[in-house]
Amino acid sequence: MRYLSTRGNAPAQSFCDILLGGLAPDGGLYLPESYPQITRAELDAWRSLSYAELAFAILSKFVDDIPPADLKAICDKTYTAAVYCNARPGDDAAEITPVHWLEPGRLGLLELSNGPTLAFKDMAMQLLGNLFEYVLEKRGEEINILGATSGDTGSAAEYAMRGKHGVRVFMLSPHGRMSAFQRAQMYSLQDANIYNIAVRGMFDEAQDIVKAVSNDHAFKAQYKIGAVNSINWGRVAAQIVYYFKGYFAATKSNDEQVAFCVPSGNFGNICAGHIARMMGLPVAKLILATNENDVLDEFFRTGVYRPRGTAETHTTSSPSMDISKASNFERFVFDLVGRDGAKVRELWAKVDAGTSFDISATPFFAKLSEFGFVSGRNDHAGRLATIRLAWEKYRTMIDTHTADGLKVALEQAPAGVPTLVLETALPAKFEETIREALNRAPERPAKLEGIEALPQRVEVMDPDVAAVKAFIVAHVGH
Ligand SMILES: Cc1ncc(COP(=O)(O)O)c(C=O)c1O
Ligand SMILES: N[C@@H](CCOP(=O)(O)O)C(=O)O
Repeated sequence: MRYLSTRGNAPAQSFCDILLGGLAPDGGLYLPESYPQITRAELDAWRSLSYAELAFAILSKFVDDIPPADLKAICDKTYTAAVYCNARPGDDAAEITPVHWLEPGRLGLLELSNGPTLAFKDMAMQLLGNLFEYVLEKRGEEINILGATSGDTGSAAEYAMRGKHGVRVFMLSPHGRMSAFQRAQMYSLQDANIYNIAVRGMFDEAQDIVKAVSNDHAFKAQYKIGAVNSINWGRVAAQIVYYFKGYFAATKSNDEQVAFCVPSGNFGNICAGHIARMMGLPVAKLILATNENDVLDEFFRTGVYRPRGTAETHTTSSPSMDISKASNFERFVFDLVGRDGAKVRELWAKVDAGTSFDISATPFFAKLSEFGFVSGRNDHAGRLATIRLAWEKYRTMIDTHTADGLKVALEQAPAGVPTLVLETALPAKFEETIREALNRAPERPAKLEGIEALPQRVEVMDPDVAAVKAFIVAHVGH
């Protein structure tokens, strides 16, 4: 399997090369040259697989430069009930991503947040940590990961990479904008290979710095800069697996359809759902939910993509979705425009110049419906109301991001089709808002009790590419 850049101006590469490289050299994102098509016989055979077996079956379609026995060993080591151990009482932890039904057979939560950092990022990041370790050891190389987080990617990456040989993590986070728990999860890590940098700005500025550093090809090569954000194809590939697993859990036969509702910000999670659907998974609808930062909802309603600057980006109670420029959206648009790299370059010249594009008067807008997306948004009042509804009606405590998903799912779920809301974090990460909604604290795993009181280690700086490069140089040496 070879991988192409969405901007059409980079050489095709193999899986392991793009795993270490992240962003394509022309500034685009990598995608497989075509999506593998799943036969009905494969779908039937996959229904009874464990999570690790299913991950191996699906990833084998995308990875042909790791020997199958090694890839299988990596999947088996990653997807264990010991690692994903935070399922709700009564839900089957052995399933890794069990479905928690709110209305049996009709509306459920796909539990993706039972890993070590209590967010869906652990599903892919634990695999990435093991893949990095494997590939770096084979090649005798090292990697310096530069990432950006709005709250969850950072801790998931740091937990997955801490102590790993040949790996350093430099993680940029928006200063003062994450929950106290999220800050503590990252900044309390004292491992020598983990560096936290809080930038005075929003996630989008941190993400722009990651891209700017990656686009400095000489610096990237000299300092072996890699990516763990969902700009890295490995993240998206690993996220495809749980759409299949959720589908099998919600249906009895492969003649049925399922709708997925995905709380969205950087478009990485729902991009994996889009690819699962392109591979042939019977997906009735992909329901995209945003918070007050509703750039993506606006696009799916109007055809206008208008990324917003810091002044227009709200700090909300679903802070991990405080994103106004969605990296992975470029992957979807590449498919929407018929995989035409020149067209993507034309559209992203506008995005990169800080303006917008409008496809409403083009044939692409009509084509949008072929991809099965619908969308909606939520705000703080709606979030509190939905957390209360889930608690009072279903006796289920949900986090603020999942609440955005549930609110939109209740509005948009297609009739007669089971709908799964992707549970992207656990309520323990957002205690302040849970208390506001329910006047009670969420439970948290015993080993995360009192985490906010631990000593913290973080460097605060302005969102400045040169300053971040200087920090990396100072800590890596030559
Ligand atoms: C808890 C949570 N929900 C939803 C999202 C949005 O996911 P994506 O950025 O893949 O759209 C994020 C961050 O990415 C998150 O951390
Ligand atoms: N919501 C994320 C930010 C987006 O990160 P990505 O790695 O999924 O692109 C976060 O919580 O950090």
